[in-house]
Amino acid sequence: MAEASAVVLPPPPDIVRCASVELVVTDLAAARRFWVDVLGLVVTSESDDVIHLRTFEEFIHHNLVLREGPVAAAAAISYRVREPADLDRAEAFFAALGCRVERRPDGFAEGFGDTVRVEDPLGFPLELFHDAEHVERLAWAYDRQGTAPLVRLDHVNQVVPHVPSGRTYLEALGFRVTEDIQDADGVTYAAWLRRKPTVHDVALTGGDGPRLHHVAFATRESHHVTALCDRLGALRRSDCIERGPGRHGVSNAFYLYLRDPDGHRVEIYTQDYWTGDPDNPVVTWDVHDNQRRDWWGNPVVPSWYTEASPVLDLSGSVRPLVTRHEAGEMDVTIGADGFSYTRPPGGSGDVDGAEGFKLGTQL
Ligand SMILES: O=S(=O)(O)c1ccc(O)c(O)c1
Ligand SMILES: [Fe+2]
Repeated sequence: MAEASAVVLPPPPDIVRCASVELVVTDLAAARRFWVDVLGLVVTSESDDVIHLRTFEEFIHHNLVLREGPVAAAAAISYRVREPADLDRAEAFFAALGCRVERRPDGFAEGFGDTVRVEDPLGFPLELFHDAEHVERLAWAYDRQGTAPLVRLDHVNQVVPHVPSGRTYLEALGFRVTEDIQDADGVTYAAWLRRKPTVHDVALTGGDGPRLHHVAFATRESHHVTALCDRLGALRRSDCIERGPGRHGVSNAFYLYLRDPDGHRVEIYTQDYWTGDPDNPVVTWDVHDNQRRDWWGNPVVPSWYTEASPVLDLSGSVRPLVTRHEAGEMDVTIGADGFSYTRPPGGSGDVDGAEGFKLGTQL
């Protein structure tokens, strides 16, 4: 497969937004209880082995496909393109990169039309579509919206061994970086890239990959996030909370991470910021900045760095992982990720007086 920076590429498809994710789950009924009964996603259609779900502001057929299968994995990460001709552009673009490409005029999933699926240069099952069945938009259906209405799919986060080459490929595909995490030696640990005018449609997290780290759904208000935590407690499901609630440094969003019955990670996310101006400044965080991933207080638990969902190739087989060779963030993070700076007893109390940092294993 060719490097995006090494070939003269035809024009990329015009990607509008990240629109849907297809997850394979090993117990569809258990998954339905989590994604529908607990999180409140709307069922557009369902059968014995597949459920198509959407968020409340969505008007196309689905934002999430749950398909029952033997191995929990991500089967497709779907982006909507601006016009049907963008599918031709997609075929040519990814063929020029030497990627495996398949096109189905009737779509791979119910409710979507002509669709291109690609094993992209990062090893992810990328889906591009334009035509989609319109369904009822429930943005005003406040009588149906529960504790924390999930109103749209916001982004996906992908684990990749080498973030800079992932960034190069995605920039060739028309994405733009909004934030990243680096160290003084120029190692990039993570990057956030957008098509829609918010912080990201896709993030790249350095690690063994390809793996899907999470899919994020937006709710309207930060109080919806804490109300969901209260609901999980009442349902005796608080054990599905992995990280948060808290305020991110990167993106400035309020967040909560949950794990579904198969371990697929979902982020509930709200209130990031506008990035649509052409001169939107990139925000770069130092990997040793304790407030980069949590602005005020929650540690990043080790599982958040180490665990993620495998992805499938276009034949439905699990992609083997490529090992990351650069430093891992959990290994180099001096501070305890969001804990306050350790200040000397009786010291002046300012950050400059801080003596060292708490290690991630210290409370
Ligand atoms: O943990 S980070 O603040 O880096 C972060 C920022 C935005 C996200 O969507 C995310 O998953 C994680
Ligand atoms: Fe996220």
